[in-house]
Amino acid sequence: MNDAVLANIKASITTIPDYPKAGIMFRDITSLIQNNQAFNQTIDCLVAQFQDQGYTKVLGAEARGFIFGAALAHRLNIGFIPARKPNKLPRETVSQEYQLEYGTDALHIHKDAVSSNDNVLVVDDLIATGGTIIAAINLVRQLGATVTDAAFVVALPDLGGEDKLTALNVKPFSLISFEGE
Ligand SMILES: O=P(O)(O)OC[C@H]1O[C@H](OP(=O)(O)OP(=O)(O)O)[C@H](O)[C@@H]1O
Ligand SMILES: Nc1ncnc2[nH]cnc12
Repeated sequence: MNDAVLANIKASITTIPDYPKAGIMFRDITSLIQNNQAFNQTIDCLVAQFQDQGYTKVLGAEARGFIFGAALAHRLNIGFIPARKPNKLPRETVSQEYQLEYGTDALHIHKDAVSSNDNVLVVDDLIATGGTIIAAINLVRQLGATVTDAAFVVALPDLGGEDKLTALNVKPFSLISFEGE
């Protein structure tokens, strides 16, 4: 992965201080995805990292994880599982509550979304406290499937999420990070 490409991806993300609450530095990926060069580079980097590794499905966390997860699943030629917020999925689900940097929420997946034969790559735009992606990992593991790796565009290491993943035997990978800034 080329440093100039990663710098371009990072520069395409906008930072909004004090959104949605005082004290949060919000890292906004909408400016990345509206920039076709930066979006293509992001997906190309994720494909280079995760192709030919034996994954059978990609899971993306609602909502921003859908954008990167679905594009990556398409390029890896495997299925995509949307992990959705409550009351969105029409069939029987498993669910998991979690805490966010700025509140609480829950994620659901359909019970037939994965099985014990699946090796699932979990994807989100960003890891902060890790609450969202840990909920997604727990959902996949509840259904007997394997999770060894989690992919993000952005990491916020100051919030400790990556260390929590390592403790769960999941290896975090992120393209860029915002640390102490
Ligand atoms: O590591 P964490 O502390 O869990 O934070 C990261 C999560 O927070 C954001 O989602 P948000 O819940 O704001 O929802 P959205 O994707 O619907 O905007 C982001 O897209 C990640 O999913
Ligand atoms: N600081 C942040 N910026 C963007 N999305 C987030 N999700 C959790 N924390 C966030």
